[in-house]
Amino acid sequence: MNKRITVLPGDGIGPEVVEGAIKVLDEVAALYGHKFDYNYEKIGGVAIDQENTPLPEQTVNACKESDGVLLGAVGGPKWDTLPGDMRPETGLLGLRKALNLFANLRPVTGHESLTDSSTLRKEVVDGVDLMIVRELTGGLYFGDPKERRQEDGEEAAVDTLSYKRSEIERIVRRAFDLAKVRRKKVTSVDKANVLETSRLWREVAEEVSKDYPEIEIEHMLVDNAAMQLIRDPKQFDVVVTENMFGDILSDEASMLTGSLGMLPSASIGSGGPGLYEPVHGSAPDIAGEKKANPLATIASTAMMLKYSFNMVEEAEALDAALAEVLTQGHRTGDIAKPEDKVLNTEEMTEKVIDLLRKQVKAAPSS
Ligand SMILES: NC(=O)C1=CN([C@@H]2O[C@H](COP(=O)(O)OP(=O)(O)OC[C@H]3O[C@@H](n4cnc5c(N)ncnc54)[C@H](O)[C@@H]3O)[C@@H](O)[C@H]2O)C=CC1
Ligand SMILES: CC(C)CC(=O)C(=O)O
Ligand SMILES: [Mg+2]
Repeated sequence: MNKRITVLPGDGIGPEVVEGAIKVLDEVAALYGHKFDYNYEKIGGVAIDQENTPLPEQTVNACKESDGVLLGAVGGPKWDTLPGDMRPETGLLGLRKALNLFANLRPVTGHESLTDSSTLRKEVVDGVDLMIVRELTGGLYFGDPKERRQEDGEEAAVDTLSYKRSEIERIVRRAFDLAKVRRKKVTSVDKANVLETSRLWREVAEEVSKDYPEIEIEHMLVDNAAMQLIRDPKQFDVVVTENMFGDILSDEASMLTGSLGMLPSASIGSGGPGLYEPVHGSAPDIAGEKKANPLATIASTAMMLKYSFNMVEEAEALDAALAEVLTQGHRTGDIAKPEDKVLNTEEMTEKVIDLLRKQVKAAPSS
């Protein structure tokens, strides 16, 4: 199969982890006889520096014309003092909106050999397997007005949290559809004791749940959910929540796997190209040092193979190779114990490629 992939390396460790992911995709193409064409475009800080905008029109157009988009990360201290509409992060938000990517899937899958690198107890994290479904194109990050203004004679700032019924319904349906092929439980996370948007969210989630009688629904307030994720993460199957809550809870949940460098994501709309990116940011503290863990980005390409290209066998082989890398004890710094040999980004990528090759060659051809 031929597929066109728009590649947006972005800033900080973005280009480092994307480089690894592309090498892995090249290997998938070679092993399975596919052809992936890559079209590199700019987003974020690098686009601000070169094009004076965090999201050039050419980038949006290229993404729309492709079969899938792979992104590293955006942002960094260099651009932190720019006004809101000129910030790297605004470029990423704009791209998500332009592609109507309202559903952000963030799987949190523990690996047995990594339970030692979590700061949590082994019996708590062993076997963790949950899916955070985050609403991605509405809520506080997009509400209007978002501005500075004068209030009572002094400077004030306002962000707006607003959700339409249709926006809630479509994301909750996605969550229920996913739960159907998982363990048949949806936890809808909100702050309905305080927020009107959350009260609407809860009403709509209840209504949608009537179409899925085989799926259990529970509602949980976000502050409790943050605690329960650490106390007993195995109680969760699919967690559906609004944009900002999902952003925060997924960074928290990443520690169930040992590191933020382990968590992939898929952002999907209704039919157009999906956007695949690690959950982490541009990690300025380690950028340029080849220390970044590339596994989150590589796992994001496995999601691209599955969700955008319907290459299920390829995705499963890649996921199996990623698991085997960990089983064999290969570690970047973020998931290493003091006695482990620490691999750099490139070395870790090579381990994945090597084990992918072995995985595919050992499998009976179908
Ligand atoms: N999707 C995106 O592009 C995102 C961008 N950002 C931006 O990234 C910049 C830095 O934000 P931070 O709050 O520091 O969050 P961050 O996610 O970039 O880093 C948080 C911590 O996790 C570590 N880390 C992250 N990814 C890692 C990896 N692959 N391997 C090893 N360690 C890793 C970092 O070294 C750092 O200590 C900011 O400008 C922020 O706005 C933040 C989150 C998402
Ligand atoms: C726009 C991004 C910087 C927001 C974020 O942290 C994320 O999507 O995970
Ligand atoms: Mg985030």
